[in-house]
Amino acid sequence: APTPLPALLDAMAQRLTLADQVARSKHDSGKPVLDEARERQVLQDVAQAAPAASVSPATAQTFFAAQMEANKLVQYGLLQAWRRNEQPLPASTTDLTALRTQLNELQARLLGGLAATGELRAAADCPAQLERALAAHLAAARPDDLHRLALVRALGDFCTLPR
Ligand SMILES: C=C(O[C@@H]1C=C(C(=O)O)C=C[C@H]1O)C(=O)O
Repeated sequence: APTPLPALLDAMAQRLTLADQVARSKHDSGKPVLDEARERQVLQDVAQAAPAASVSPATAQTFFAAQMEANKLVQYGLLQAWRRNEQPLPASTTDLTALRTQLNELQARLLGGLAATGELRAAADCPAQLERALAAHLAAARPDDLHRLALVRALGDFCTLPR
């Protein structure tokens, strides 16, 4: 069977790409990166959706908390680079509500990927399999250093996440 890791890594990376536009919207609005109420809402949503995807609510919450930490890492990094004029602002702006809809739309794919990797995570060679899949993802997607580090943060303690 093909490993479910590439699809999960792609969905995680896509979520982190949306962070660029979220950061741009916060740059323009002056809103803080951290929105605790929104994070609580995301965690409540994923806990509710998890059982239907065969993922335990606690595991879904741990995983999505890591996705949100990684998302903020990208936002803080970009806002700093823009303040220092080290990088140009992205051309287009999308409002935060529309971006949150796009983030929500990735939720099912992420939960599905989490469910599909349940067996793999429990395997003794999980770290080796993850390393191979991550190397292949990075070679194909070529993220910059900030997004690469954020993806590593988003994985967190992936192989020790219970089902
Ligand atoms: C992406 C946002 O920024 C932060 C990251 C979040 C996320 O990754 O879902 C949620 C809330 C914020 O703390 C946002 O405000 O929507």
